[in-house]
Amino acid sequence: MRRPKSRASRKQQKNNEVQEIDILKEWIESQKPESGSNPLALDPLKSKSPIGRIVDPESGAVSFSSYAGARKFYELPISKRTKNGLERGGFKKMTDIQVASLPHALCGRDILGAAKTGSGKTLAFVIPVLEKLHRERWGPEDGVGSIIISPTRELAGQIFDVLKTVGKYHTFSAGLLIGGRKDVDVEKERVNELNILICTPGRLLQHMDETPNFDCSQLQVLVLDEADRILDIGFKKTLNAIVSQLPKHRQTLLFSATQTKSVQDLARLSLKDPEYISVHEKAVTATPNRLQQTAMIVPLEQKLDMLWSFIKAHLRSKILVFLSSCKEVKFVFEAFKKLRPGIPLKCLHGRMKQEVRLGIYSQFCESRSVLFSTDVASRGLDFNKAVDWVVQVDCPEDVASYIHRVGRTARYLSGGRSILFLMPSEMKMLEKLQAAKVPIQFIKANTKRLEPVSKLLSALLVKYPDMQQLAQRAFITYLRSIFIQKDKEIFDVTKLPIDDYSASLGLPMTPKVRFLNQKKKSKNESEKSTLVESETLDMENESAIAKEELLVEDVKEDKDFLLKDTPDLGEGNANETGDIMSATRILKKKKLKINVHRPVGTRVVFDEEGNTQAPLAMLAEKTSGEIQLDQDKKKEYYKKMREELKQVDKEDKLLERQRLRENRMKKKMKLKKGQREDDEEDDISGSEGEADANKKRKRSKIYFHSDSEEEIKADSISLAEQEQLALKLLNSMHS
Ligand SMILES: Nc1ncnc2c1ncn2[C@@H]1O[C@H](COP(=O)(O)OP(=O)(O)OP(=O)(O)O)[C@@H](O)[C@H]1O
Repeated sequence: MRRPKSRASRKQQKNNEVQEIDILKEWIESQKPESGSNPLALDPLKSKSPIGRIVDPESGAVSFSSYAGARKFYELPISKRTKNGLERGGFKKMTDIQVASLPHALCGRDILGAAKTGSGKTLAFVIPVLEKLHRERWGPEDGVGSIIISPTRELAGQIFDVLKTVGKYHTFSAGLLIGGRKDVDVEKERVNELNILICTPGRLLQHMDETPNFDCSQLQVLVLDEADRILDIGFKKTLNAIVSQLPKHRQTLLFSATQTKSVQDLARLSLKDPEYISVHEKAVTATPNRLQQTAMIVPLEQKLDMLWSFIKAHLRSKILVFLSSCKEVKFVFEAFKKLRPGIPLKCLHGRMKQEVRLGIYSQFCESRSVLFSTDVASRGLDFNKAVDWVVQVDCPEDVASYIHRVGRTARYLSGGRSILFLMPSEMKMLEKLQAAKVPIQFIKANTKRLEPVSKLLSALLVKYPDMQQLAQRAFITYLRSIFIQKDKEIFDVTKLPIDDYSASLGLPMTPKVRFLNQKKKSKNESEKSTLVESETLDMENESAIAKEELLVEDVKEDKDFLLKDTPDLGEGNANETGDIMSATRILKKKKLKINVHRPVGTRVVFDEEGNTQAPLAMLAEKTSGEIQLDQDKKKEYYKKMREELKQVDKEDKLLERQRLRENRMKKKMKLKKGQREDDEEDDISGSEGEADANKKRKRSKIYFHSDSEEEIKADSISLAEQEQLALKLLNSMHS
């Protein structure tokens, strides 16, 4: 058992620490690397040269060792606590990105760091975070000192683990704030006591919005891991809202394997003269050297056969398989599981519960198995024991996405292999990869060793009716994922052999897909007319909406795309119900789309060519490529709009009043005419008493509506009064 430290020894420790911090500050300041320099290009320190504070024994002069050329962690101006943590994690020598970025980051500069996957970027930001707070002597009462944002929960969890290892001997409190966990209320109670937050963007914003007294005003360091992903359109609004609540005076560190240099993005984050550190910019390849990459042509209808054969041929490997949608992952996982390939199977996608996701992730880290996944596992994840194979069954959306997917293997010093299935229509992707310095070898598939699974799948679908639905959904969502891709050079849904594809999933009939039919229809029409351009615009619009939906809902309502005659393979008269249901879904979808396009109260402005524009776009001025909006012009525009609206409102009200008056007059005239006839009738037939009763009955049905919508019963006023009222109304109409 460790003996509790005495007060004196605690005091001594504190003094030592204060002394250490003073030395570190002096060291950092005196040996700052030149801004814009690349420490990787400097010669390493000589092996026996003194490190840190050096006192000349003769003159007593004090100097410090240069840390810009450091190759080992102990040569850096970092605290003993961090050094101990690094040692505990087994980290001694720095990787290239660490050598290049740590000297700049330690002296407080903003960093824009790019390095290949698996090259150690996590430590490149975790160390500066710990050191900054240590030097500032950050304590529990100081609140949030650093925020590290990651695009996925699993990655956030992984960063948290690294922080726990390296920061083990520090006293900071750190918290993992990720969505999907139920304990948000517990988090709310504790979040204000945390010094380092590791979070996903959504959960951070939730705390900013909902947690009382949540305070980031003292923030020292902001980190964006997988920065290009966090800065892209999917997180744009969330990130902007987060950044607007952070102090501008802070250090910002951005890291990714595929980095952004977009000035607009950097402006959003208010980076101050960032250091651009791209250690592998001049490298011959964009991917790790130990990664062997291959691609081969696999027609859509053979993809599952090929995947099945591949798995059967690699039963002793750890394989990560990428598919494009949750529903595909679900179907392939469930179907292959039932077919028992002889290796454990797992699946991971964004629609799984958080606890399950984390469980699967750690199981896959530990054991030999096949993990079917969407792109949720494509970035940043460092599976403990090396992944042997990354198989991309569905083509990635772009080169960056490819690089991140294959980056799950061949990490740090280990090797790895990857294979990409490309359909004949996707061959352009190969060119793009080669142009982006991805050394990918094209191989021919050995079809002799292909083990077809389609027949097995058909039998499976008959045996398990639930699987039919899964297969249909997988079918629809795959087509939809192709449909919404931006790069139409590679992804062309019309070129897909959809009947063969449907059969390859074991489906007895091809489900009809609304968006495909629409596209065909509009194509035919466009052939007749020359309105090709407007059709393309429509398609882009559709695809943008579909993508938005896919991002938000993760293909939640694929059923909406099933047409009325979707084959229903269930029992009994389910077909009939299915028909009705899908019809209502189509209607619902149409309605929803109106809302998706145009939230209530938005105004659509068209330019001279009839294209829609943002309402203020016409006011903007374009100077040297940047769009600028004059604030005065904007105010004036809004004022004018308000006045216009008021005027239109007035006119509308006037018109409505007139319409009501006219209606009333018509009714009155009718009434008058009716009464005259009544009187005549009365004169001709019946007794006096009967005539009176009749009059009363008829009159009691009549209601007048005043402008103020009050109701006046007709039989409460006399005929003479009614006539007088009618006259008055007539006069007022003409006046
Ligand atoms: N200096 C080091 N010495 C030894 N191992 C290291 C060092 N730095 C990082 N590693 C190990 O290398 C692996 C990859 O590191 P990390 O996850 O930080 O890579 P990354 O560059 O962030 O990858 P990605 O781009 O995929 O997110 C991890 O297992 C990590 O523990």
